[in-house]
Amino acid sequence: MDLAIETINLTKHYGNKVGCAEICLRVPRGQIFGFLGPNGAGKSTLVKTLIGLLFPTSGEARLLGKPLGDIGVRRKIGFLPENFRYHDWLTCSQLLDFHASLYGMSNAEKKRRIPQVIKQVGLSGRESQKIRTYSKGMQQRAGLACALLPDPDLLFLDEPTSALDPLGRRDVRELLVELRAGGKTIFLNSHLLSEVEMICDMVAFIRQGKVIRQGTLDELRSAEINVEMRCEGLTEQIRDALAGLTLSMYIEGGTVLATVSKDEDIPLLADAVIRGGGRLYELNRKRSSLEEMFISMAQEETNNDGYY
Ligand SMILES: Nc1ncnc2c1ncn2[C@@H]1O[C@H](COP(=O)(O)OP(=O)(O)OP(=O)(O)O)[C@@H](O)[C@H]1O
Repeated sequence: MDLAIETINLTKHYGNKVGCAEICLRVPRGQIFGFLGPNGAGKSTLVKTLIGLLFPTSGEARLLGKPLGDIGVRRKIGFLPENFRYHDWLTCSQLLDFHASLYGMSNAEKKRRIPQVIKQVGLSGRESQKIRTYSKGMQQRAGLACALLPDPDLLFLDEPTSALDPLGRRDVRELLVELRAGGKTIFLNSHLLSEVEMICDMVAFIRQGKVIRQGTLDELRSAEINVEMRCEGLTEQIRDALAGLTLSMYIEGGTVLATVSKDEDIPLLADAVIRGGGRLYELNRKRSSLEEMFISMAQEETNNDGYY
């Protein structure tokens, strides 16, 4: 498989604190890859390590087939940081000119490319305004234009739509889908799971610095089945039996929300309630949304409140 990103046990420690640990990812070219995880899970650390802002503590990685740090590859990478802040005394055109110089573009290239990216991000007509007069959303669009300048084969976007309104988000989604159609690979960090669900081909979940799942959305969805049961008389013994059958479970009043890995487990749940002397009024099998998967993975093994 032609991979845009491959990491083997990639690890970054900050002193004795873990940023990300033993990350093994395979991102095929031409895909939109969603990298998901709770706050502080290690998403930005991994991206910064891949693009060369941080040095790995151990492990290996290849971008576009070359080891980290390859100058030729760096020219083909675009990056939108999460906490974007640009020189606000410059106009958008001046900002792009500055970034184009950093990419080593000739004047002729700049003249061709700058108007193109301004148009791509929807800032045509506003490019002569100073960044300080831009709304947050417009600043984010300007940041995206900077990332697109080198016509990158691989684009790292850290929360690219966090400052945008729903229309702006739709614009960016359409742009990303267009870029994918042109063969580009997009590595997307985002908390906006419905958005990720709409455009990503594959996703990986990271928690406490480690990747705990990765695959296509369908693979991940079929790996987890959500079951909702309405019951009465849930004794301690029934709860323990259910916990032993499920990947995760939440009980509130008489409602049990359980996640199991295969269809064959569903009748076992019903059986556990009935054999334990409880009453089962309703049982529904539900397809997991990405949001549900995210919550269940973030909660796994935490054993808080009603969670098992
Ligand atoms: N410069 C740093 N020095 C020390 N620890 C850091 C540094 N940057 C990040 N960390 C720690 O590394 C871990 C991963 O942080 P990181 O910023 O990569 O998470 P994240 O998944 O991007 O979070 P968020 O969704 O909040 O942006 C956290 O425990 C964080 O406190």
